[in-house]
Amino acid sequence: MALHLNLAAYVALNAAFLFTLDHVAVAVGNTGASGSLSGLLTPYDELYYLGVRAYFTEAVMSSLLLLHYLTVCVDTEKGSNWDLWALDWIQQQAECIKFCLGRAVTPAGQLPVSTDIEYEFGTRNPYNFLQLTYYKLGKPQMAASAAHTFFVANPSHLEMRNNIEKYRRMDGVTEEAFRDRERDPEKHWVRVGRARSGEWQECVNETLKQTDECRAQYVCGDFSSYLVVMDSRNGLFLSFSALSLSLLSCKQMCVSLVSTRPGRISPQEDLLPMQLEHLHIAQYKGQRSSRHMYISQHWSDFGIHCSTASSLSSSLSFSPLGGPVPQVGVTITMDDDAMNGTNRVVLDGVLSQSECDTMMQLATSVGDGYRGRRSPHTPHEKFEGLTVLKALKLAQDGMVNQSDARLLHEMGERVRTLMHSYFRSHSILYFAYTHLVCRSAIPGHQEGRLDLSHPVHVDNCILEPETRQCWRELPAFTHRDLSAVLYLNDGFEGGEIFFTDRDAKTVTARVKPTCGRLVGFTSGPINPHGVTAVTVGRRCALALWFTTEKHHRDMVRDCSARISQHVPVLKLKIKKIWSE
Ligand SMILES: O=C(O)CCC(=O)C(=O)O
Ligand SMILES: [Fe+2]
Repeated sequence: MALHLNLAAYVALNAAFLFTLDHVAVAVGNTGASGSLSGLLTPYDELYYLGVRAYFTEAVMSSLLLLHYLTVCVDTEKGSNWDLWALDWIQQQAECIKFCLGRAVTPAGQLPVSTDIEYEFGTRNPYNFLQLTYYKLGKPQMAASAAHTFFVANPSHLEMRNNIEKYRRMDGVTEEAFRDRERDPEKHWVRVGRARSGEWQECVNETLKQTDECRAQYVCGDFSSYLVVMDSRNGLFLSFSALSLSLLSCKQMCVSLVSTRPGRISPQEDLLPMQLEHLHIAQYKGQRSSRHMYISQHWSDFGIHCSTASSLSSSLSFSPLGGPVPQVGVTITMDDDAMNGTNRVVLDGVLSQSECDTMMQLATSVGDGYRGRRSPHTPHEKFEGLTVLKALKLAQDGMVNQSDARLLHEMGERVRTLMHSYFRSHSILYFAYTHLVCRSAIPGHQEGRLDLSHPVHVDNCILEPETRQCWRELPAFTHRDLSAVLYLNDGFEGGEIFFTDRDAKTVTARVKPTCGRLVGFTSGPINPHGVTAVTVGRRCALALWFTTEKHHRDMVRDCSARISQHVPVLKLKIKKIWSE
Protein backbone atom coordinates (compact mmCIF):
# COMPACT_ATOMS: atom_id res chain seq x y z
CA MET A 1 0.00 0.00 0.00
CA ALA A 2 1.20 3.53 -0.55
CA LEU A 3 1.67 5.88 2.29
CA HIS A 4 -1.11 5.73 4.86
CA LEU A 5 -1.71 9.00 6.51
CA ASN A 6 -4.38 8.25 9.01
CA LEU A 7 -4.97 10.55 11.85
CA ALA A 8 -3.61 8.29 14.55
CA ALA A 9 -0.42 7.67 12.66
CA TYR A 10 -0.17 11.36 11.90
CA VAL A 11 -0.31 12.24 15.54
CA ALA A 12 2.13 9.54 16.51
CA LEU A 13 4.57 10.50 13.80
CA ASN A 14 4.36 14.16 14.53
CA ALA A 15 5.06 13.46 18.16
CA ALA A 16 7.99 11.22 17.31
CA PHE A 17 9.56 13.69 14.89
CA LEU A 18 8.79 16.91 16.61
CA PHE A 19 12.45 17.47 17.05
CA THR A 20 13.10 17.03 13.34
CA LEU A 21 10.25 19.32 12.50
CA ASP A 22 11.60 22.06 14.69
CA HIS A 23 14.78 21.92 12.75
CA VAL A 24 13.02 21.89 9.44
CA ALA A 25 10.82 24.79 10.31
CA VAL A 26 13.80 26.83 11.42
CA ALA A 27 15.95 25.71 8.54
CA VAL A 28 13.48 26.75 5.90
CA GLY A 29 12.88 29.96 7.76
CA ASN A 30 9.18 29.52 8.00
CA THR A 31 7.69 29.02 11.37
CA GLY A 32 4.22 29.77 10.03
CA ALA A 33 1.12 30.48 12.05
CA SER A 34 0.84 26.83 12.91
CA GLY A 35 4.58 26.23 12.96
CA SER A 36 6.29 24.21 15.59
CA LEU A 37 7.72 27.24 17.42
CA SER A 38 4.23 27.93 18.66
CA GLY A 39 4.29 24.47 20.21
CA LEU A 40 1.68 23.14 17.81
CA LEU A 41 2.17 20.84 14.87
CA THR A 42 2.45 21.79 11.19
CA PRO A 43 -0.12 20.35 8.78
CA TYR A 44 1.27 17.54 6.74
CA ASP A 45 0.48 19.19 3.39
CA GLU A 46 2.27 22.35 4.41
CA LEU A 47 5.32 20.36 5.38
CA TYR A 48 5.36 18.64 2.06
CA TYR A 49 5.15 21.85 0.07
CA LEU A 50 7.81 23.49 2.22
CA GLY A 51 10.07 20.62 1.30
CA VAL A 52 9.30 20.85 -2.38
CA ARG A 53 9.83 24.61 -2.39
CA ALA A 54 13.12 24.21 -0.58
CA TYR A 55 14.11 21.55 -3.08
CA PHE A 56 13.51 23.81 -6.05
CA THR A 57 15.30 26.73 -4.45
CA GLU A 58 18.20 24.35 -3.98
CA ALA A 59 18.18 24.72 -0.21
CA VAL A 60 19.57 21.24 -0.21
CA MET A 61 20.28 20.96 3.46
CA SER A 62 16.86 21.96 4.61
CA SER A 63 15.06 20.03 1.92
CA LEU A 64 17.06 16.97 2.84
CA LEU A 65 15.99 17.28 6.42
CA LEU A 66 12.42 17.62 5.40
CA LEU A 67 12.55 14.88 2.83
CA HIS A 68 14.35 12.73 5.34
CA TYR A 69 11.41 13.27 7.61
CA LEU A 70 9.11 12.24 4.78
CA THR A 71 11.04 9.05 4.08
CA VAL A 72 11.31 8.19 7.72
CA CYS A 73 7.59 8.62 7.65
CA VAL A 74 7.39 6.25 4.67
CA ASP A 75 9.67 3.80 6.45
CA THR A 76 7.74 4.01 9.65
CA GLU A 77 4.54 3.42 7.76
CA LYS A 78 6.20 0.55 6.02
CA GLY A 79 7.40 -0.91 9.25
CA SER A 80 4.01 -0.57 10.89
CA ASN A 81 3.27 -4.21 10.51
CA TRP A 82 -0.01 -4.05 12.35
CA ASP A 83 -1.35 -7.36 13.36
CA LEU A 84 -4.89 -7.98 14.29
CA TRP A 85 -4.10 -7.52 17.97
CA ALA A 86 -3.27 -3.94 17.04
CA LEU A 87 -6.93 -3.31 16.38
CA ASP A 88 -7.65 -3.72 20.08
CA TRP A 89 -4.82 -1.47 20.99
CA ILE A 90 -5.95 1.16 18.50
CA GLN A 91 -9.43 1.05 19.83
CA GLN A 92 -8.14 1.71 23.31
CA GLN A 93 -6.04 4.57 22.05
CA ALA A 94 -8.75 6.06 19.93
CA GLU A 95 -10.52 7.84 22.76
CA CYS A 96 -7.28 9.11 24.12
CA ILE A 97 -6.18 10.41 20.75
CA LYS A 98 -9.48 12.14 20.20
CA PHE A 99 -9.10 13.87 23.55
CA CYS A 100 -5.49 14.87 23.00
CA LEU A 101 -5.98 15.93 19.43
CA GLY A 102 -7.93 19.06 20.23
CA ARG A 103 -5.28 20.16 22.68
CA ALA A 104 -2.09 19.31 20.83
CA VAL A 105 -2.84 19.92 17.18
CA THR A 106 -3.99 23.11 15.51
CA PRO A 107 -7.24 22.94 13.56
CA ALA A 108 -5.13 23.09 10.39
CA GLY A 109 -3.08 20.19 11.59
CA GLN A 110 -6.19 18.12 12.08
CA LEU A 111 -7.19 18.50 8.47
CA PRO A 112 -7.04 15.28 6.51
CA VAL A 113 -4.16 14.95 4.10
CA SER A 114 -5.20 16.41 0.76
CA THR A 115 -5.75 14.23 -2.27
CA ASP A 116 -2.88 16.06 -4.02
CA ILE A 117 -0.46 14.84 -1.41
CA GLU A 118 -1.95 11.36 -1.45
CA TYR A 119 -1.43 11.43 -5.21
CA GLU A 120 2.17 12.61 -4.86
CA PHE A 121 2.97 9.71 -2.58
CA GLY A 122 0.88 7.29 -4.63
CA THR A 123 3.01 8.05 -7.66
CA ARG A 124 6.16 8.06 -5.48
CA ASN A 125 7.23 11.54 -6.53
CA PRO A 126 9.04 12.26 -3.26
CA TYR A 127 11.53 9.55 -4.22
CA ASN A 128 12.37 11.59 -7.30
CA PHE A 129 13.26 14.57 -5.12
CA LEU A 130 15.11 12.33 -2.72
CA GLN A 131 17.36 10.77 -5.28
CA LEU A 132 18.68 14.12 -6.49
CA THR A 133 19.09 15.44 -3.00
CA TYR A 134 21.04 12.37 -1.91
CA TYR A 135 23.09 12.57 -5.06
CA LYS A 136 24.02 16.18 -4.37
CA LEU A 137 25.02 15.23 -0.86
CA GLY A 138 27.37 12.57 -2.24
CA LYS A 139 25.31 9.56 -1.10
CA PRO A 140 24.99 7.59 -4.34
CA GLN A 141 23.81 4.37 -2.66
CA MET A 142 20.85 6.16 -1.09
CA ALA A 143 20.25 8.07 -4.31
CA ALA A 144 20.19 4.85 -6.32
CA SER A 145 17.77 3.29 -3.89
CA ALA A 146 15.39 6.27 -4.13
CA ALA A 147 15.74 6.29 -7.92
CA HIS A 148 14.91 2.60 -8.17
CA THR A 149 11.89 2.91 -5.90
CA PHE A 150 10.61 5.81 -7.98
CA PHE A 151 11.21 3.95 -11.22
CA VAL A 152 9.22 0.87 -10.14
CA ALA A 153 6.09 3.01 -10.11
CA ASN A 154 7.10 5.11 -13.13
CA PRO A 155 8.65 2.67 -15.60
CA SER A 156 8.26 5.03 -18.56
CA HIS A 157 10.31 7.80 -16.93
CA LEU A 158 13.27 7.89 -19.32
CA GLU A 159 15.35 10.32 -17.33
CA MET A 160 15.18 8.10 -14.26
CA ARG A 161 16.07 5.08 -16.37
CA ASN A 162 19.23 6.93 -17.46
CA ASN A 163 20.00 7.98 -13.91
CA ILE A 164 19.72 4.38 -12.73
CA GLU A 165 22.14 3.27 -15.42
CA LYS A 166 24.59 5.93 -14.19
CA TYR A 167 24.17 4.90 -10.56
CA ARG A 168 24.88 1.30 -11.52
CA ARG A 169 28.29 2.33 -12.83
CA MET A 170 29.20 4.47 -9.81
CA ASP A 171 31.70 3.43 -7.17
CA GLY A 172 30.14 2.58 -3.86
CA VAL A 173 26.77 1.60 -5.31
CA THR A 174 25.93 -2.03 -4.60
CA GLU A 175 23.14 -4.27 -5.91
CA GLU A 176 21.40 -3.84 -2.59
CA ALA A 177 20.44 -0.30 -3.65
CA PHE A 178 18.20 -1.63 -6.42
CA ARG A 179 15.49 -2.81 -4.15
CA ASP A 180 12.01 -1.40 -4.01
CA ARG A 181 11.86 0.33 -0.66
CA GLU A 182 8.07 0.13 -0.62
CA ARG A 183 7.85 -3.50 -1.59
CA ASP A 184 7.61 -5.17 1.77
CA PRO A 185 4.21 -3.89 2.73
CA GLU A 186 2.96 -4.80 -0.76
CA LYS A 187 3.62 -8.50 -0.40
CA HIS A 188 0.29 -9.46 -1.89
CA TRP A 189 1.29 -7.83 -5.20
CA VAL A 190 4.51 -9.76 -5.24
CA ARG A 191 2.57 -12.96 -4.66
CA VAL A 192 0.01 -12.12 -7.35
CA GLY A 193 2.87 -11.70 -9.80
CA ARG A 194 4.34 -15.10 -9.02
CA ALA A 195 1.42 -17.25 -8.00
CA ARG A 196 1.17 -20.66 -9.59
CA SER A 197 -1.56 -23.18 -8.95
CA GLY A 198 -0.43 -24.19 -5.46
CA GLU A 199 0.15 -20.65 -4.23
CA TRP A 200 -3.20 -18.98 -4.57
CA GLN A 201 -4.17 -19.77 -1.01
CA GLU A 202 -1.19 -17.77 0.31
CA CYS A 203 -1.97 -15.04 -2.16
CA VAL A 204 -5.57 -14.73 -0.92
CA ASN A 205 -4.37 -14.88 2.69
CA GLU A 206 -1.87 -12.08 2.10
CA THR A 207 -4.47 -9.86 0.42
CA LEU A 208 -6.92 -10.44 3.27
CA LYS A 209 -4.18 -9.74 5.81
CA GLN A 210 -3.32 -6.47 4.09
CA THR A 211 -6.99 -5.55 4.12
CA ASP A 212 -7.28 -6.31 7.83
CA GLU A 213 -4.15 -4.33 8.58
CA CYS A 214 -5.45 -1.40 6.58
CA ARG A 215 -8.74 -1.51 8.43
CA ALA A 216 -6.97 -1.66 11.76
CA GLN A 217 -4.74 1.19 10.78
CA TYR A 218 -7.59 3.39 9.63
CA VAL A 219 -9.58 2.45 12.68
CA CYS A 220 -12.43 0.99 10.65
CA GLY A 221 -13.03 -1.48 13.48
CA ASP A 222 -15.32 -1.17 16.47
CA PHE A 223 -14.08 2.31 17.22
CA SER A 224 -17.55 3.45 16.21
CA SER A 225 -19.04 1.82 19.28
CA TYR A 226 -17.13 4.22 21.51
CA LEU A 227 -18.70 7.14 19.80
CA VAL A 228 -22.10 5.53 19.86
CA VAL A 229 -21.78 5.14 23.60
CA MET A 230 -20.48 8.69 23.94
CA ASP A 231 -23.28 10.11 21.86
CA SER A 232 -26.00 7.85 23.15
CA ARG A 233 -27.74 10.63 24.99
CA ASN A 234 -28.23 12.76 21.90
CA GLY A 235 -29.79 10.75 19.13
CA LEU A 236 -28.41 7.25 19.37
CA PHE A 237 -29.96 5.98 16.17
CA LEU A 238 -28.86 8.90 14.03
CA SER A 239 -25.32 8.61 15.32
CA PHE A 240 -25.36 4.90 14.82
CA SER A 241 -26.51 5.03 11.20
CA ALA A 242 -24.01 7.77 10.33
CA LEU A 243 -21.24 5.80 11.95
CA SER A 244 -22.27 2.57 10.28
CA LEU A 245 -22.06 4.31 6.93
CA SER A 246 -18.65 5.77 7.64
CA LEU A 247 -17.51 2.39 8.92
CA LEU A 248 -18.64 0.76 5.70
CA SER A 249 -16.98 3.36 3.53
CA CYS A 250 -13.80 3.03 5.58
CA LYS A 251 -13.83 -0.72 5.01
CA GLN A 252 -14.50 -0.23 1.32
CA MET A 253 -11.69 2.31 1.09
CA CYS A 254 -9.32 -0.37 2.35
CA VAL A 255 -10.51 -2.74 -0.37
CA SER A 256 -9.63 -0.04 -2.91
CA LEU A 257 -6.28 0.77 -1.31
CA VAL A 258 -5.21 -2.86 -1.16
CA SER A 259 -6.28 -3.31 -4.79
CA THR A 260 -4.27 -0.31 -5.98
CA ARG A 261 -0.88 -1.23 -7.32
CA PRO A 262 2.09 0.93 -6.30
CA GLY A 263 2.25 3.92 -8.58
CA ARG A 264 -1.32 3.43 -9.85
CA ILE A 265 -4.12 5.79 -9.06
CA SER A 266 -7.07 3.48 -9.58
CA PRO A 267 -7.67 0.10 -8.00
CA GLN A 268 -7.73 -3.13 -9.90
CA GLU A 269 -11.39 -3.90 -9.74
CA ASP A 270 -11.25 -7.64 -9.38
CA LEU A 271 -8.09 -8.34 -7.41
CA LEU A 272 -9.54 -10.64 -4.77
CA PRO A 273 -12.16 -12.20 -7.07
CA MET A 274 -9.38 -12.98 -9.53
CA GLN A 275 -7.37 -14.68 -6.78
CA LEU A 276 -10.44 -16.52 -5.56
CA GLU A 277 -11.15 -17.67 -9.08
CA HIS A 278 -7.67 -19.18 -9.35
CA LEU A 279 -8.01 -20.71 -5.90
CA HIS A 280 -11.41 -22.08 -6.80
CA ILE A 281 -10.03 -23.67 -9.94
CA ALA A 282 -7.01 -25.10 -8.11
CA GLN A 283 -9.23 -26.51 -5.38
CA TYR A 284 -11.85 -27.75 -7.79
CA LYS A 285 -9.18 -29.67 -9.59
CA GLY A 286 -7.91 -30.96 -6.27
CA GLN A 287 -11.49 -31.99 -5.43
CA ARG A 288 -11.46 -30.36 -2.02
CA SER A 289 -14.90 -30.36 -0.44
CA SER A 290 -14.50 -27.12 1.53
CA ARG A 291 -13.89 -25.01 -1.58
CA HIS A 292 -17.17 -23.12 -1.80
CA MET A 293 -17.34 -22.48 1.92
CA TYR A 294 -13.92 -20.87 1.86
CA ILE A 295 -14.75 -18.67 -1.06
CA SER A 296 -18.13 -17.46 0.13
CA GLN A 297 -16.76 -16.76 3.60
CA HIS A 298 -14.09 -14.45 2.26
CA TRP A 299 -16.25 -12.98 -0.41
CA SER A 300 -18.38 -11.33 2.25
CA ASP A 301 -15.38 -10.70 4.48
CA PHE A 302 -13.72 -8.60 1.82
CA GLY A 303 -16.88 -6.52 1.50
CA ILE A 304 -16.89 -6.78 -2.25
CA HIS A 305 -19.05 -4.23 -4.04
CA CYS A 306 -21.61 -5.17 -6.64
CA SER A 307 -19.65 -5.03 -9.87
CA THR A 308 -16.82 -7.00 -8.35
CA ALA A 309 -19.21 -9.56 -6.99
CA SER A 310 -20.82 -9.98 -10.37
CA SER A 311 -17.46 -10.47 -12.03
CA LEU A 312 -16.68 -13.15 -9.47
CA SER A 313 -20.02 -14.83 -9.84
CA SER A 314 -19.68 -14.93 -13.61
CA SER A 315 -16.20 -16.39 -13.45
CA LEU A 316 -17.37 -18.99 -10.98
CA SER A 317 -20.34 -19.94 -13.08
CA PHE A 318 -18.19 -22.17 -15.29
CA SER A 319 -16.69 -25.40 -14.16
CA PRO A 320 -13.05 -26.12 -14.90
CA LEU A 321 -13.93 -29.80 -15.25
CA GLY A 322 -15.24 -30.38 -18.76
CA GLY A 323 -18.83 -31.54 -19.21
CA PRO A 324 -20.37 -33.64 -22.00
CA VAL A 325 -20.61 -32.60 -25.66
CA PRO A 326 -24.17 -33.40 -26.61
CA GLN A 327 -23.79 -33.55 -30.36
CA VAL A 328 -23.35 -36.59 -32.56
CA GLY A 329 -19.90 -36.78 -34.15
CA VAL A 330 -18.31 -34.13 -31.91
CA THR A 331 -15.22 -35.24 -30.02
CA ILE A 332 -12.98 -33.62 -27.41
CA THR A 333 -9.55 -33.34 -28.98
CA MET A 334 -7.81 -31.29 -26.30
CA ASP A 335 -8.88 -30.52 -22.74
CA ASP A 336 -7.34 -28.37 -19.98
CA ASP A 337 -4.49 -30.78 -19.41
CA ALA A 338 -3.61 -31.09 -23.08
CA MET A 339 -3.71 -27.30 -23.39
CA ASN A 340 -1.71 -26.64 -20.19
CA GLY A 341 -4.33 -24.29 -18.91
CA THR A 342 -7.76 -23.86 -17.42
CA ASN A 343 -11.13 -23.59 -19.08
CA ARG A 344 -9.87 -24.27 -22.60
CA VAL A 345 -11.08 -26.91 -24.99
CA VAL A 346 -10.71 -28.06 -28.60
CA LEU A 347 -13.66 -29.93 -30.08
CA ASP A 348 -13.65 -31.54 -33.52
CA GLY A 349 -16.45 -32.55 -35.86
CA VAL A 350 -18.67 -29.54 -35.16
CA LEU A 351 -19.24 -28.96 -38.91
CA SER A 352 -19.22 -31.33 -41.86
CA GLN A 353 -16.94 -30.68 -44.83
CA SER A 354 -19.91 -29.60 -46.95
CA GLU A 355 -21.02 -27.13 -44.25
CA CYS A 356 -17.51 -25.67 -44.19
CA ASP A 357 -17.52 -25.39 -47.98
CA THR A 358 -20.86 -23.60 -47.92
CA MET A 359 -19.57 -21.12 -45.36
CA MET A 360 -16.36 -20.53 -47.30
CA GLN A 361 -18.42 -19.83 -50.38
CA LEU A 362 -20.65 -17.46 -48.45
CA ALA A 363 -17.56 -15.66 -47.18
CA THR A 364 -16.14 -15.45 -50.70
CA SER A 365 -19.28 -14.18 -52.38
CA VAL A 366 -20.19 -11.53 -49.82
CA GLY A 367 -17.12 -11.20 -47.66
CA ASP A 368 -17.12 -7.47 -48.03
CA GLY A 369 -18.78 -6.74 -44.71
CA TYR A 370 -15.49 -5.12 -43.73
CA ARG A 371 -14.81 -4.15 -47.36
CA GLY A 372 -11.80 -6.42 -47.55
CA ARG A 373 -9.82 -3.75 -45.80
CA ARG A 374 -6.41 -4.12 -44.22
CA SER A 375 -6.44 -5.98 -40.97
CA PRO A 376 -6.73 -3.75 -37.89
CA HIS A 377 -3.94 -5.87 -36.42
CA THR A 378 -1.33 -6.04 -39.21
CA PRO A 379 -0.56 -4.28 -42.51
CA HIS A 380 0.42 -7.65 -44.05
CA GLU A 381 -3.08 -9.13 -44.16
CA LYS A 382 -6.54 -8.31 -45.40
CA PHE A 383 -9.42 -8.75 -43.04
CA GLU A 384 -12.90 -9.41 -44.38
CA GLY A 385 -15.96 -10.43 -42.54
CA LEU A 386 -19.64 -10.81 -42.24
CA THR A 387 -22.13 -10.61 -39.41
CA VAL A 388 -25.13 -12.90 -39.20
CA LEU A 389 -27.48 -9.98 -39.65
CA LYS A 390 -25.70 -8.81 -42.77
CA ALA A 391 -25.92 -12.35 -44.23
CA LEU A 392 -29.64 -12.51 -43.54
CA LYS A 393 -30.19 -9.08 -45.08
CA LEU A 394 -28.26 -10.18 -48.14
CA ALA A 395 -30.48 -13.26 -48.26
CA GLN A 396 -33.52 -10.97 -48.24
CA ASP A 397 -32.10 -9.13 -51.21
CA GLY A 398 -31.47 -12.39 -53.00
CA MET A 399 -27.69 -11.88 -52.93
CA VAL A 400 -27.04 -15.14 -51.07
CA ASN A 401 -28.95 -18.33 -50.54
CA GLN A 402 -31.41 -18.10 -47.70
CA SER A 403 -30.45 -21.58 -46.57
CA ASP A 404 -26.76 -20.54 -46.39
CA ALA A 405 -27.60 -17.53 -44.29
CA ARG A 406 -29.74 -19.69 -42.03
CA LEU A 407 -26.90 -22.17 -41.67
CA LEU A 408 -24.63 -19.37 -40.44
CA HIS A 409 -27.23 -18.51 -37.86
CA GLU A 410 -27.79 -22.12 -36.88
CA MET A 411 -24.06 -22.77 -36.45
CA GLY A 412 -24.06 -20.16 -33.70
CA GLU A 413 -26.80 -22.09 -31.86
CA ARG A 414 -24.78 -25.28 -32.22
CA VAL A 415 -21.74 -23.64 -30.67
CA ARG A 416 -23.81 -22.16 -27.87
CA THR A 417 -25.19 -25.60 -26.92
CA LEU A 418 -21.70 -27.12 -26.93
CA MET A 419 -20.14 -24.33 -24.90
CA HIS A 420 -22.98 -24.35 -22.37
CA SER A 421 -22.65 -28.06 -21.87
CA TYR A 422 -18.88 -28.43 -21.91
CA PHE A 423 -18.26 -25.54 -19.51
CA ARG A 424 -21.22 -26.66 -17.36
CA SER A 425 -22.51 -23.11 -17.32
CA HIS A 426 -24.80 -22.44 -14.38
CA SER A 427 -26.51 -19.61 -16.21
CA ILE A 428 -28.05 -19.00 -19.61
CA LEU A 429 -25.51 -18.01 -22.26
CA TYR A 430 -26.48 -15.07 -24.40
CA PHE A 431 -24.76 -14.19 -27.65
CA ALA A 432 -22.66 -11.07 -27.11
CA TYR A 433 -21.26 -10.81 -30.63
CA THR A 434 -20.72 -13.11 -33.62
CA HIS A 435 -18.88 -12.61 -36.88
CA LEU A 436 -17.37 -14.61 -39.69
CA VAL A 437 -13.82 -13.41 -40.32
CA CYS A 438 -11.32 -14.25 -43.04
CA ARG A 439 -7.68 -13.20 -42.74
CA SER A 440 -5.73 -13.29 -46.03
CA ALA A 441 -2.00 -12.90 -46.55
CA ILE A 442 -1.23 -10.00 -48.91
CA PRO A 443 1.17 -11.51 -51.48
CA GLY A 444 4.50 -9.72 -51.68
CA HIS A 445 4.15 -8.37 -48.14
CA GLN A 446 5.36 -11.41 -46.23
CA GLU A 447 9.16 -11.17 -46.48
CA GLY A 448 10.82 -11.08 -43.04
CA ARG A 449 7.51 -10.65 -41.32
CA LEU A 450 7.75 -10.78 -37.51
CA ASP A 451 4.34 -9.69 -36.37
CA LEU A 452 1.21 -11.66 -35.55
CA SER A 453 -2.11 -11.89 -37.33
CA HIS A 454 -3.72 -11.05 -33.99
CA PRO A 455 -1.48 -9.91 -31.12
CA VAL A 456 -1.79 -11.60 -27.73
CA HIS A 457 -4.80 -10.28 -25.85
CA VAL A 458 -7.51 -11.24 -23.41
CA ASP A 459 -11.07 -11.01 -24.68
CA ASN A 460 -12.66 -9.25 -21.72
CA CYS A 461 -9.90 -7.12 -20.20
CA ILE A 462 -6.85 -5.10 -21.18
CA LEU A 463 -3.76 -7.22 -20.64
CA GLU A 464 -0.66 -5.51 -19.23
CA PRO A 465 2.00 -8.22 -19.62
CA GLU A 466 4.73 -6.30 -17.72
CA THR A 467 2.72 -6.42 -14.50
CA ARG A 468 0.67 -9.49 -15.44
CA GLN A 469 -2.45 -7.42 -14.72
CA CYS A 470 -5.59 -7.42 -16.78
CA TRP A 471 -7.71 -4.29 -16.46
CA ARG A 472 -11.40 -5.09 -16.73
CA GLU A 473 -12.33 -1.67 -18.01
CA LEU A 474 -13.33 -0.01 -21.28
CA PRO A 475 -12.50 -0.23 -24.13
CA ALA A 476 -12.31 -3.96 -23.37
CA PHE A 477 -15.50 -5.95 -23.91
CA THR A 478 -15.84 -6.51 -20.20
CA HIS A 479 -19.15 -8.37 -20.40
CA ARG A 480 -17.77 -11.26 -22.45
CA ASP A 481 -17.65 -14.49 -20.45
CA LEU A 482 -16.99 -17.28 -22.96
CA SER A 483 -15.16 -17.14 -26.29
CA ALA A 484 -15.43 -19.61 -29.17
CA VAL A 485 -13.80 -19.81 -32.57
CA LEU A 486 -15.19 -22.27 -35.12
CA TYR A 487 -12.76 -22.85 -37.98
CA LEU A 488 -13.85 -23.35 -41.56
CA ASN A 489 -10.72 -24.35 -43.47
CA ASP A 490 -7.06 -25.27 -43.58
CA GLY A 491 -4.70 -25.04 -46.56
CA PHE A 492 -3.12 -21.74 -45.59
CA GLU A 493 0.21 -21.13 -43.90
CA GLY A 494 0.48 -19.83 -40.33
CA GLY A 495 -2.73 -18.75 -38.63
CA GLU A 496 -2.43 -20.94 -35.54
CA ILE A 497 -4.23 -19.82 -32.43
CA PHE A 498 -1.98 -20.00 -29.37
CA PHE A 499 -2.44 -19.47 -25.65
CA THR A 500 0.08 -17.84 -23.33
CA ASP A 501 0.80 -17.14 -19.74
CA ARG A 502 -0.09 -13.65 -18.44
CA ASP A 503 3.32 -12.46 -19.58
CA ALA A 504 2.00 -12.76 -23.19
CA LYS A 505 5.24 -14.57 -24.05
CA THR A 506 5.25 -18.08 -22.58
CA VAL A 507 3.22 -20.13 -25.03
CA THR A 508 1.25 -22.85 -23.27
CA ALA A 509 -0.75 -24.34 -26.18
CA ARG A 510 -1.07 -24.11 -29.96
CA VAL A 511 -3.97 -25.18 -32.15
CA LYS A 512 -4.01 -25.52 -35.93
CA PRO A 513 -7.32 -24.54 -37.49
CA THR A 514 -9.18 -27.03 -39.65
CA CYS A 515 -12.76 -27.43 -40.88
CA GLY A 516 -15.24 -28.04 -38.03
CA ARG A 517 -12.71 -27.48 -35.22
CA LEU A 518 -14.00 -25.42 -32.32
CA VAL A 519 -11.73 -23.76 -29.78
CA GLY A 520 -13.60 -22.66 -26.66
CA PHE A 521 -12.33 -20.87 -23.56
CA THR A 522 -13.37 -18.50 -20.82
CA SER A 523 -12.82 -14.89 -21.90
CA GLY A 524 -10.93 -13.75 -18.79
CA PRO A 525 -7.27 -13.31 -17.81
CA ILE A 526 -6.52 -17.01 -17.47
CA ASN A 527 -6.71 -17.26 -21.25
CA PRO A 528 -4.47 -14.77 -23.06
CA HIS A 529 -4.25 -15.79 -26.73
CA GLY A 530 -3.18 -14.63 -30.18
CA VAL A 531 -2.97 -15.78 -33.80
CA THR A 532 0.30 -16.33 -35.67
CA ALA A 533 0.82 -14.53 -38.99
CA VAL A 534 -1.09 -15.87 -41.98
CA THR A 535 1.68 -15.83 -44.56
CA VAL A 536 0.04 -17.69 -47.45
CA GLY A 537 -3.64 -18.07 -48.31
CA ARG A 538 -6.85 -17.31 -46.52
CA ARG A 539 -8.05 -18.41 -43.07
CA CYS A 540 -11.75 -18.20 -42.24
CA ALA A 541 -13.50 -18.71 -38.91
CA LEU A 542 -16.69 -17.91 -37.11
CA ALA A 543 -15.82 -16.07 -33.88
CA LEU A 544 -18.43 -15.96 -31.13
CA TRP A 545 -18.57 -14.46 -27.67
CA PHE A 546 -21.14 -15.23 -25.00
CA THR A 547 -22.26 -13.35 -21.93
CA THR A 548 -24.17 -14.47 -18.88
CA GLU A 549 -25.63 -10.99 -18.45
CA LYS A 550 -28.90 -10.66 -20.28
CA HIS A 551 -28.71 -6.90 -20.69
CA HIS A 552 -25.46 -7.31 -22.63
CA ARG A 553 -26.91 -9.74 -25.13
CA ASP A 554 -26.58 -8.92 -28.80
CA MET A 555 -29.92 -7.33 -29.69
CA VAL A 556 -29.00 -7.56 -33.34
CA ARG A 557 -28.82 -11.34 -32.94
CA ASP A 558 -32.35 -11.36 -31.49
CA CYS A 559 -33.44 -9.37 -34.49
CA SER A 560 -31.67 -11.73 -36.86
CA ALA A 561 -33.29 -14.70 -35.12
CA ARG A 562 -36.63 -13.21 -36.05
CA ILE A 563 -35.47 -12.47 -39.55
CA SER A 564 -34.10 -15.98 -39.90
CA GLN A 565 -37.50 -17.41 -39.05
CA HIS A 566 -39.48 -15.01 -41.17
CA VAL A 567 -37.40 -14.08 -44.16
CA PRO A 568 -40.29 -14.43 -46.64
CA VAL A 569 -42.79 -12.68 -44.34
CA LEU A 570 -40.44 -9.76 -43.77
CA LYS A 571 -39.78 -9.45 -47.44
CA LEU A 572 -43.49 -9.10 -48.07
CA LYS A 573 -43.79 -6.50 -45.31
CA ILE A 574 -40.91 -4.48 -46.72
CA LYS A 575 -42.42 -4.61 -50.20
CA LYS A 576 -45.74 -3.44 -48.78
CA ILE A 577 -44.13 -0.48 -47.06
CA TRP A 578 -42.36 0.47 -50.29
CA SER A 579 -45.51 0.36 -52.33
CA GLU A 580 -47.52 2.43 -49.85
O1 LIG B 1 -9.32 -16.31 -35.02
C1 LIG B 1 -8.87 -16.79 -33.96
O2 LIG B 1 -8.36 -17.89 -33.88
C2 LIG B 1 -8.93 -15.96 -32.69
C3 LIG B 1 -9.48 -14.59 -32.87
C4 LIG B 1 -9.53 -13.83 -31.62
O3 LIG B 1 -8.87 -14.12 -30.66
C5 LIG B 1 -10.42 -12.66 -31.48
O4 LIG B 1 -11.03 -12.24 -32.48
O5 LIG B 1 -10.54 -12.12 -30.36
FE1 LIG C 1 -9.61 -13.17 -28.82
